[in-house]
Amino acid sequence: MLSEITHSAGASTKVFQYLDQQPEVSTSGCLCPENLRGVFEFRNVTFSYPSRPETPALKDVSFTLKPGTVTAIVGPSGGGKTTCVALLERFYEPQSGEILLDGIPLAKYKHQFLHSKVALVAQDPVLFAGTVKENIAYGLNSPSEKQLVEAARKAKAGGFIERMDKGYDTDVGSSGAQMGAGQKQRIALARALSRLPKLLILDEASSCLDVETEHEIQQSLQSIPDLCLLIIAHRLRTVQKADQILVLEKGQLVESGTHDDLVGRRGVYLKLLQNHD
Ligand SMILES: Nc1ncnc2c1ncn2[C@@H]1O[C@H](COP(=O)(O)OP(=O)(O)OP(=O)(O)O)[C@@H](O)[C@H]1O
Repeated sequence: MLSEITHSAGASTKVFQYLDQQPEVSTSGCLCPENLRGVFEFRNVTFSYPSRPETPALKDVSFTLKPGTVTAIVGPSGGGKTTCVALLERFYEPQSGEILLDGIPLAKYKHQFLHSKVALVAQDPVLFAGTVKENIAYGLNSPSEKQLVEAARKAKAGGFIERMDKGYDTDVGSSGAQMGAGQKQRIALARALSRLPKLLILDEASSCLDVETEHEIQQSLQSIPDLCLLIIAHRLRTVQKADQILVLEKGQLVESGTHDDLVGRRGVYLKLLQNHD
């Protein structure tokens, strides 16, 4: 009994320490513009994680993500791909350089506003116990049925959802246990799209899908007007048609261009391709 009390006291101290933590980034930004073009830019960004201040995870990285285009970030493990996402999501602030949205630093935008404009579909997305509809609508303020169905169709999830007996009211099970991995990914994609983001980041999001579905989803996403698509690619098959491919190695942007440009350069990208085969 005594040990349980001590254990609980220890746990509650941790909870309060957690609640007392100051966020690592400033959340005082207040911009919520009605019209956003949706141009994201890394300008000479250098960043080290707080636990490794001497080792930059990104060094002087610059690139632009334009609306209506597809960018893929590739590179060897530890190159800095995931770090770019963490900075775009404002989990951290760069030590030098800037990340801009329509020419204005991300920090100037209201946190919630920015989070509604930047959507991430992780490699192994999480579903919550509840219905398909609740999972797609998660975090939205009274979305319409039409909005959810449209997002599901764009994510190529409409077909399998509508074929299930209870359709959008189907229970996904605890952590989505009743759904296949590919179905979970498409529901997570629908959830991301239902927020009408300007930037959609796919962290290898199509890895559980067959080639045909993957292709259909890419086409569907590319048909969304002005959506900026960023693919964090651990495999290279899906990136060859991207408008630009950024190659990150040891935190530096060592090459960028189209697939053909980079193959012609016979550098890091070509080596990655050859090792991939
Ligand atoms: N939370 C963290 N704390 C400290 N260092 C980290 C953290 N996350 C990543 N790093 C380091 O930052 C560098 C870049 O890592 P990052 O995860 O961005 O690479 P990546 O290209 O996404 O790799 P992978 O393809 O393996 O996912 C690596 O040296 C990594 O060890």
